[in-house]
Amino acid sequence: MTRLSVNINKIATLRNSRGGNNPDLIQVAKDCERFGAQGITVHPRPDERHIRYQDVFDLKEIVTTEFNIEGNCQEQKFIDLVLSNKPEQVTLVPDVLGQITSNHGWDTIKHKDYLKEMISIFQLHGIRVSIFVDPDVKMVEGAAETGTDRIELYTEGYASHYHQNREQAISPYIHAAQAAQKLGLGLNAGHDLDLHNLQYFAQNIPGLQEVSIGHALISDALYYGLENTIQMYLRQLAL
Ligand SMILES: CC(=O)[C@@H](O)[C@H](O)COP(=O)(O)O
Ligand SMILES: NCC(=O)COP(=O)(O)O
Repeated sequence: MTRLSVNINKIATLRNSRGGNNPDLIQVAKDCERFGAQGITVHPRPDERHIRYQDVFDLKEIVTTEFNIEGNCQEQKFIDLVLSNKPEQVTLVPDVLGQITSNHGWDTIKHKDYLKEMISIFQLHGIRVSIFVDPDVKMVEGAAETGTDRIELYTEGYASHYHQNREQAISPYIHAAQAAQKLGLGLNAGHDLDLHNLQYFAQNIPGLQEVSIGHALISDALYYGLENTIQMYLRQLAL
């Protein structure tokens, strides 16, 4: 079964646009879980343009499913935030400062020693580690050498080519997932997954344990409501 973790960054974006507490991020996280989400994902960025560091502390108090914190471990503030909150999972993403959104995975060969060191810090504190990688078998093989528990496949390439040719779009992801399985790595995926492309992805990727979805899901909720939307995404994963 593939689990759905709802990324609530965009709720924080909306809240921050007026400086108050509407929508209430904490209530939304509780409601996502009540409506069936099997995890809550946040990706705090150094400029705190959506998730603030304090949000992570507040969420840690109330999340009862899997709490997944994504971000860049090159920031000491991020490492401290994760170690103070001890989520079930940390996902390491190689963002650069000022990036609009995540747009690439780790070069697991070039950064092997650095990743090994970072991963062991989090694992020593009992936190499962996932690292964000492009669907490239070489990068998956490199990931296996870092000691990470899981990888998260960066799915933007799949999502953007899905409507042109879905067989072709998914092909590198199948190879990457097969390599991960062979090497004993757990498998997550995310970025730009939506109601159109999710089912085909989940049905064709072997060993897919979790997807984290934010932008499209929160956008769909404007039309369908949050409860219906989460149920719709869960159905795509169950079909
Ligand atoms: C790693 C990943 O793909 C997501 O966490 C994505 O980066 C969401 O971040 P933003 O909401 O800042 O775009
Ligand atoms: N890890 C991916 C994620 O959390 C959400 O990405 P998106 O659905 O906002 O593109």
